[in-house]
Amino acid sequence: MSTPASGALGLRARVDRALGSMDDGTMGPRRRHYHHHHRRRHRRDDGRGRPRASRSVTVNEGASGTRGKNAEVTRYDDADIPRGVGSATREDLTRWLASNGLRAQKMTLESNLAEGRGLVATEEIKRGEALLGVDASCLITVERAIAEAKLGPRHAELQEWSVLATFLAQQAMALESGNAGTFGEYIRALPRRTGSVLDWPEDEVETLLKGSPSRLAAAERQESVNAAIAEIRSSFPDITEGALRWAFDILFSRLIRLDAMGGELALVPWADMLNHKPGCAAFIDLNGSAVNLTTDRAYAAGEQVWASYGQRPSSELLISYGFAPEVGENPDDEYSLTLGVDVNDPYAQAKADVLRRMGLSPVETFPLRLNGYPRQLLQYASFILCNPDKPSELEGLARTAFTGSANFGQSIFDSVRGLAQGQARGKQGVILGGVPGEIAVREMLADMCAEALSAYPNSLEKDKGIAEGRMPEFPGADAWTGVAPAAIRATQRSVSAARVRVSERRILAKTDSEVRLQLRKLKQKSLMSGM
Ligand SMILES: C[S@@+](CC[C@H](N)C(=O)[O-])C[C@H]1O[C@@H](n2cnc3c(N)ncnc32)[C@H](O)[C@@H]1O
Repeated sequence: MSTPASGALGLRARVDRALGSMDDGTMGPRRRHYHHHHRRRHRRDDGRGRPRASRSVTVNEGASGTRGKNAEVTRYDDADIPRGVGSATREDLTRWLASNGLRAQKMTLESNLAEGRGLVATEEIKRGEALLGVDASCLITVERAIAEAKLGPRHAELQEWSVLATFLAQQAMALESGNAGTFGEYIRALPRRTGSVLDWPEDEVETLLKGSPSRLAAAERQESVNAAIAEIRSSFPDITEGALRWAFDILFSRLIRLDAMGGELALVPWADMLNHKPGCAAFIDLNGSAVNLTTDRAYAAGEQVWASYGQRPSSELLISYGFAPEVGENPDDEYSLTLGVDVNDPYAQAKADVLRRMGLSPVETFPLRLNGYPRQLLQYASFILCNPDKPSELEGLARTAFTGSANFGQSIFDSVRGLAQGQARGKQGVILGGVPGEIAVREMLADMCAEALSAYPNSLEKDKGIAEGRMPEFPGADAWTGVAPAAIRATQRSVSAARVRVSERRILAKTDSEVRLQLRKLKQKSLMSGM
């Protein structure tokens, strides 16, 4: 008989650094990737450019009290952003939208909101109403970008995101020479800055996100963008690094995944003025020949109309969009717990091979939420901890853990896919090793929660204090272009990051206490049955 090795001793969580997924940063419904990170290339799937060091800008103004005089305050300088960006007035944009067939709206664009610009109801709007009505001809899709930008055959080397970034950067640079192009007015109306992690000084990614799994996600995002920029510039050397960095920032904060178009990515003028509300269930999608938002609630005149950017935890909102909801406001908050086969396990290689054969990875990430965690996390943990007499038993054990049956006839794919997506409380899989196994995996989980909690440098009280701090709105800043004094941006980053840290720590503490309660019950049960 095989039982899991006791406790979590020696277990080391490792992280799959291979690929950060760009696909996570869109305004469409969230796509979850627990194991495979699929990167769609536009045409061919060949080698990628090497990451390149990003250019850091130093100015003589400390962005926060903790940093020195010459600290970086943003990742790139305003002079690096094409000059025409942000130069369109509200009237310019409105005129351009009308000339592109935007029908009369029940919403107006306002720019003095806490979220910057946003769409506000001008009359009563009912629940279930279809708003926006942006004609499909206004969408900037990959195909459209290729057609408009005349990128030539070299675009075939690029991934979809890079095609769009190249188009945006090229068009933004063309504004200066008066060659605006079809989307010139739209590009002139885009913000210069979004506050997303791509614009964060490197040291702040380290300090503000320390302890949080989002630190790695943020670093990966920056690295993947640096690599993409290097790759684009090897084909299009005239496009500046600053223009491309700005373009990626725009894509991460505004790109919409249109499910009705098979998940196609698009920039949708006007629709991209909607701000996100946690818990909102109104999505932007193509409906016939127009992009609509179907409201999930009624609005009175004067109220801001909200969309959902997908069910995203606050860490993801912070990384892609540069904001984090207040603690407790986001029902989709989660802590991404990463665990994997211990490299010191005598069967480490064999376990990794079995997992790979089943379509899983030797390192997996599972979501912990305030209301629980997937049972598949425990099933996976029981396999990585298992300690059979012979490695030949591992295959059967994995099948049992993930499908509930050691038989090869079992339909493995659905259950394994379910496991990797943290779905459906494991009807099929089992936790290996009976009650001792149930105890061992929970002990491991409790240890991991305690370890994760101790990784945050500040006391919880201190973090709560920062998270509850007043979020500076846009005093002295231009909400239209997103340009704010360095000190305001620094405070926004600091408060938002603290909100993420506190949200994650709440989830870890709740999981920890739940798991300890389960452990007490299980230990009692095993004591009773031993009597
Ligand atoms: C798709 S755009 C929405 C329009 C944007 N406010 C503008 O001025 O252009 C996404 C950006 O809006 C802001 N935003 C959206 N929802 C927000 C929220 N709930 N709180 C704060 N900022 C938000 C963030 O700056 C984000 O990067």
